[in-house]
Amino acid sequence: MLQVYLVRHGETQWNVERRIQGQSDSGLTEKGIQQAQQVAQRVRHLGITHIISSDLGRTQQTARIIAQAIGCDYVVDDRLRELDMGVLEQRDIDSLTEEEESWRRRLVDGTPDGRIPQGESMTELSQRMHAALSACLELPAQSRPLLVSHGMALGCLVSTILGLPPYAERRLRLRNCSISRVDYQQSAWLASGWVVETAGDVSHLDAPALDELQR
Ligand SMILES: O=C(O)[C@@H](CO)OP(=O)(O)O
Repeated sequence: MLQVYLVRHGETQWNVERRIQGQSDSGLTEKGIQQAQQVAQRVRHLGITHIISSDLGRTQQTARIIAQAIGCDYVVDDRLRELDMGVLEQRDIDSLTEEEESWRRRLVDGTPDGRIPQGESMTELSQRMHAALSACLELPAQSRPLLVSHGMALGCLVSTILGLPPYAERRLRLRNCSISRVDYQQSAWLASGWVVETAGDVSHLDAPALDELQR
């Protein structure tokens, strides 16, 4: 049975400052670097064979720390990027005008094709995240991949595997450097396809990030 580990990147400067990143970027904080090292400690005996990271800087920084610690290369896949949040990227969450807040709400309340101007819809996010996950099925037998991605992107993936809409990601707390796991099983009796084994585990972290608690 293919087991795929899903890791959100470590805490970033903008996570702390409550600025919207999307496909814009900011670097890991000291705490974010430490979180990535703790993920590496946690997964070092799990037999990870491939690390596949979103191409954004914060995920690659996290992937590099894990890869170096467990002695495995990493590759990038731009389908694992965070949702494109269009014109609101780089903005302070608390500074949005009423109109801007209404764009954000349309994105997360299930409005069909809701998106921030110049941004991406949750359906589009879901489709590319599932395509990236499905690519793991093409890896050699006995592979055990670890994907490094983002809060909304991974939340959307896990939610839709559970049969929930993509915007149900808001009901999942996937903190920085949390580990989730999804397995691909074929069973006549149990569910066939992807199943969620764990979501948002932070038991390996000394200091879980506060950002999701503030959202
Ligand atoms: O883009 C962002 O600001 C957040 C949203 O959840 O995503 P992440 O920090 O996981 O990249």
